[in-house]
Amino acid sequence: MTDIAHIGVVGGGAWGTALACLARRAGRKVTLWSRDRSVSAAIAHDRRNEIYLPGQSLDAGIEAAATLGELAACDVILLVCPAQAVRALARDLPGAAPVVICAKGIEAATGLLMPEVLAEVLPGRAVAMLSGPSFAEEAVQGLPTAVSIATGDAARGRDLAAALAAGMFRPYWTDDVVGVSLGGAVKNVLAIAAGIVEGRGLGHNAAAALITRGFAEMARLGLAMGANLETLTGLSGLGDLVLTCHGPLSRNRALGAALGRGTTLAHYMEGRRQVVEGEATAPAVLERAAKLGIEMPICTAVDAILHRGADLDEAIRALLARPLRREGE
Ligand SMILES: NC(=O)C1=CN([C@@H]2O[C@H](COP(=O)(O)OP(=O)(O)OC[C@H]3O[C@@H](n4cnc5c(N)ncnc54)[C@H](O)[C@@H]3O)[C@@H](O)[C@H]2O)C=CC1
Ligand SMILES: O=C(CO)COP(=O)(O)O
Repeated sequence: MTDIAHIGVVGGGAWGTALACLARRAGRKVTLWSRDRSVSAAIAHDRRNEIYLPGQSLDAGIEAAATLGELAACDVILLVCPAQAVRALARDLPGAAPVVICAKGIEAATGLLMPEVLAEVLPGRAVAMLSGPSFAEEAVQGLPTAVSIATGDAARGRDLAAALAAGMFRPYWTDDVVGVSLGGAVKNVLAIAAGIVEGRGLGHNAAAALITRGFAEMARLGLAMGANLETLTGLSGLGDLVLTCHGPLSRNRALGAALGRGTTLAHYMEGRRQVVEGEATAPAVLERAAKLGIEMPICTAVDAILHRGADLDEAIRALLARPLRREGE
């Protein structure tokens, strides 16, 4: 039995709202903080989040916190904000409860994985990573969803899984923190590429090749960073890659599809409130890979298209013109 009775959720976006609902279904007391107080108030009082989860009715009993300080008594805090906001928010987290990071990305300014950022900001604090194939819209509707929770302490991982599991939501636990953190970050960059394949009308063969060769890039970097292959082929790696590259609900894939149809990045992002993690993470992945001498041609092409003005068709031609090689080399 878990002694995690009270869960704090930091972030009132799509995933924070969905996780708050899932935690309620698991029987926990839930307090949610959002930087936009009208969002947390609507979640708590109207059981709606029309900005981030339009049209969904939410679970009863989620309490809204006006300040982060109100989460001080929580047994666990779920940190569910964009990856680039994790450092600033972590600095203000109250109490000493374990922090479960639910953001998928790499910090652009430092190249650090999310748990590495937490270790800098809150040294000594217990940290876990939650990641996996989990569109918020489906999870909140009660459709079957499985994720990974990674923490160095297996007993804590089991307790966290037990505290969140309910009905259709099934967390697994692992001690491979690097693998779970990296898979979720890299898949967002690859999902942009998958969107480009769709938006450009490159076909199903190309989409399958993209996922397969994209996974090879994720695995090369992950193994060099010390991740386990079974994590990279698991829910948070290959599982989430397949979901995000195919799923029409993906915001990363939607950005890629728009680029593929000729929209510019600036035009696409104008006025958009929802996060598209792969955009900031693409250069950070490459920086990390370069330090380890790892080649990531698809991620490199995505970064060049996003941030270096590369011509999309030229980037696709260059990928296909790379020297032929033995598969698995
Ligand atoms: N939406 C989904 O289906 C899933 C999302 N995730 C991950 O969860 C993280 C959060 O994603 P979503 O909730 O979907 O994003 P979202 O775009 O729906 O909402 C982002 C939330 O973060 C807040 N926010 C943005 N910048 C902030 C800042 N500087 N300080 C404080 N709060 C800030 C926004 O106000 C909003 O409440 C991302 O890393 C995403 O990759 C993970 C699994 C599923
Ligand atoms: O991470 C996700 C599903 O697992 C959500 O993907 P997007 O951020 O691309 O919408």
